[in-house]
Order: sequence, then C-alpha cells, then structure tokens
Amino acid sequence: MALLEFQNVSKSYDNVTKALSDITFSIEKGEFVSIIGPSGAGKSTLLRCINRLVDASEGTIIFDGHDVRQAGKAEMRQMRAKIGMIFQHYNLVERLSVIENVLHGCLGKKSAISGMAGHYTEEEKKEAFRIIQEMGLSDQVYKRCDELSGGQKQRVGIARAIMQKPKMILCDEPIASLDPKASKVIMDQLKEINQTKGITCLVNLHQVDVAIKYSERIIGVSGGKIVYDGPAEHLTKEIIQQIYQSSANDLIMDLQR
Ligand SMILES: Nc1ncnc2c1ncn2[C@@H]1O[C@H](COP(=O)(O)OP(=O)(O)OP(=O)(O)O)[C@@H](O)[C@H]1O
Repeated sequence: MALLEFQNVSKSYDNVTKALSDITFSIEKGEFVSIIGPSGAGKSTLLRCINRLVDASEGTIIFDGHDVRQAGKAEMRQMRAKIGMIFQHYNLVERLSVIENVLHGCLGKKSAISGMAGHYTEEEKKEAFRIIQEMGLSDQVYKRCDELSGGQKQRVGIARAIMQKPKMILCDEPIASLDPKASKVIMDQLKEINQTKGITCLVNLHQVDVAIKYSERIIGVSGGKIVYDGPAEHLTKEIIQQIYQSSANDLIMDLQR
C-alpha cells in the first residue's frame, strides 16, 4: 500500500478558480519526490492539503491508511505527529533556544498539559541532543534561534521534524531563502535522512536543477494540474518548458548531471 495517495483532489479557495484540479498520484514509502512548477501553480496548496493546513475541496487523500479529509480531531492529531514539515521561513520560536525548538517536535505525542509545561523525559532530551549533533549544531544547542543564520535555522527545522520520528517530511520551499552553499547543506541533509532513516520526503522546489540532482522522481505542476510525473532523468527541456511555459534554458543554469 502506498504511504500517500491523492485521488482526484481539487481545491478552490474562492469557489471560482481552482488552485488544484483533479490531482491524482501516489507516493511509496521511502521515496524522495520533488514538486516543481511556476509561482502560483499550486505546489504549497498540494503539500498543505496532506496535513490539512489547507482543506481540499474535493477528492480523497489517504495517508498511511487514514482518510485525511474524513479524519476527526484525534485521528488528525495522530496523523500530524507522523508528518514533519519544513517551511521556507523556518517557523521556529525565535526567542527560544535550539534545544527547546527541537524538543517541540515531540509535542504532537504529548498531552497538552505536559507539553505546555515543557515536561520532557530524559530520553527525549538525549534524543534531541543526538539529532542536534547529527545536524552539526552542537555549538548552538543553547543559542536563541534569532541568533542563528538562515542555514542554521533550517537545520533546526529539520532536527525538529526528525524529533517527531515522522513517516514523511513535507518541505515547502526549504531552500528558497538560502544562498547556494547553505542550500546544498540542507538538500544533502534531507537526502541523508531519506536514505539512512527511510523517511519519505516530498519537497516543493523552485530550482529545477536542484530537483533533478536530488530526486528520483519529479512531479511537475502547472495551473493546478499535474503535467509531469516521472523519473528525474526523463525530464526533458520540452517538458520543463511545458511546466513553466518559458524556455528551459532560462530556468536551468547548470544541470550538473
Ligand atoms: N489562502 C489563499 N486564499 C486564496 N487564494 C489562495 C490562497 N493560497 C493560495 N491561493 C491561490 O491558489 C493558487 C495556488 O497557490 P500556491 O501558493 O499553492 O502556489 P505555489 O505553486 O506554491 O506558488 P509559489 O511557488 O509562489 O509559492 C494561486 O493562484 C494562489 O493565488
């Protein structure tokens, strides 16, 4: 059984225009898939329908055997605990330290009271330290997040997601605010956790060359519809042109294949 399934999913924010139109695809456990497409194509909407940050208007979404659109509050909470999310603007609590932000990754599994009181077990703290070390942030453990660089903040975001022990990580433009060097570190880390921990990754990207380099499979979205779904190596200039409706040469500086 696929880990994630979209069946004829549509989303309209205003009942007139469709942000997503009849989207059908499935993702197997362990895949690393990038979603590419021009601004406004529907990439964020697609990703956010999975954990119901956005509610789809039509169709069926199955995650790990659960019907996302039909799930009640408790079932949704359980599902969200299994789905990590990484955002372009990190979504950290900036005035809190790295370790506190990473520990927030366990909140989905705790009661509201022990979560609010900041009660974490010794095991959870050890695990958080271990993950922070893995992310190369050992020197920043007690630093406030507003003192970190963008690349370091995104590594905290990844550490927080790993802390959840998720089955899947959704990454919404994870490198859009970073320079090329920091972007490479983040993409390498996402690939590493995909390969070593078997965590399925679904990544929205603006950079076609990065998507081709890191993904096995690419889903191309244009005008709320899937216009390509296949191996990264089969993505031709013509298909890229169709997705972006502009010249592939303008979009790909260096394919690095
Ligand atoms: N909260 C909202 N209310 C109304 N319309 C929205 C909302 N969010 C997105 N849209 C519209 O839905 C469409 C898809 O937007 P979405 O943000 O999913 O695209 P995207 O491919 O992620 O774009 P970008 O790459 O610029 O982030 C766009 O036409 C957008 O204007």
